[in-house]
Amino acid sequence: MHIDHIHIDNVRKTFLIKNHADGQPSHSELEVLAGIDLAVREGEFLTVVGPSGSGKSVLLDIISGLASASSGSVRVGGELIAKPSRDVSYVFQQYALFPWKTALQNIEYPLQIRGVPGRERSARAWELLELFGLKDFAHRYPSQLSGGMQQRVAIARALVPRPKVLLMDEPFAALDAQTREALQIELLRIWNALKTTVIFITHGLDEAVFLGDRVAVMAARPGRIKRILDIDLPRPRDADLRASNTFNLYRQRVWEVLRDEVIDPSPGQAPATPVSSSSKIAA
Ligand SMILES: Nc1ncnc2c1ncn2[C@@H]1O[C@H](COP(=O)(O)OP(=O)(O)OP(=O)(O)O)[C@@H](O)[C@H]1O
Repeated sequence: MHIDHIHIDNVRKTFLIKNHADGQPSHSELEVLAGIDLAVREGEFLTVVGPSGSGKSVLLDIISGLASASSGSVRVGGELIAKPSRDVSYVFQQYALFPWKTALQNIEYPLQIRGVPGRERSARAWELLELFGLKDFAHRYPSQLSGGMQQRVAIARALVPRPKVLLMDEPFAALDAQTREALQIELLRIWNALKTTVIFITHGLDEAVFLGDRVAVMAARPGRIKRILDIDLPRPRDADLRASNTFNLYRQRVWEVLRDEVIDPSPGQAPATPVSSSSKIAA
């Protein structure tokens, strides 16, 4: 039996926007999320795709507790999320490593601020360096590491506090295609070892299908979940899978749900961003 680990109940988000037209300050409301209901199972890998501006990052910010919902609730393991939680880690597109700290020191940092004693800190950081194949790079600074290695360090740093949930916002978008594919396989291996619940935002349909147990497709702004597709592909998944007919069929299905949101928003609904932004979707 599956247990719901993350429970998102009717989450709405509206931003108040300050305008200064004709020198007259005024306010308008921007509805970004129009009622998100979503349940993520314990240990599940959920990927999220959606047009630019559909509120994917805002949703992740709310799940992490970094931002608050205008209404609705998020629960992780039954606990209401109202502020950043130790159980939830976040990885961004930009690696956001401390440039003055080595890989090892960067990974140790979340444990340091939690007051974990030095020896345990170091042992846990080395465990992750090993898991990510980074042992030989432990004493390098971020500027001495490739983009792929920096992102491995950033993921290791997010995992070192042993979070129950890992949120990832386009973490591989800045990497070249080969590095991205290698990191996808590595991430699956590590996820399988750690059994963390993952929500992973991406613009890549290949990436969404390759990684996910399910793919959630968001509708254009105001964002809502348009459809959730089960990806019933065997695990462990390897590079050969991408060439299979079943893989391409799933990818096509996701694209069919997403296509209308990216190319032809429903009447009366302005495109979330100029049409050129649809090029961000790697169909
Ligand atoms: N702090 C804020 N104040 C006002 N508007 C905001 C704020 N944060 C986000 N927005 C708006 O909310 C909308 C959704 O933004 P968000 O970054 O979540 O989209 P996204 O789906 O992640 O887009 P992309 O795929 O391009 O990263 C955008 O129109 C954005 O301008």
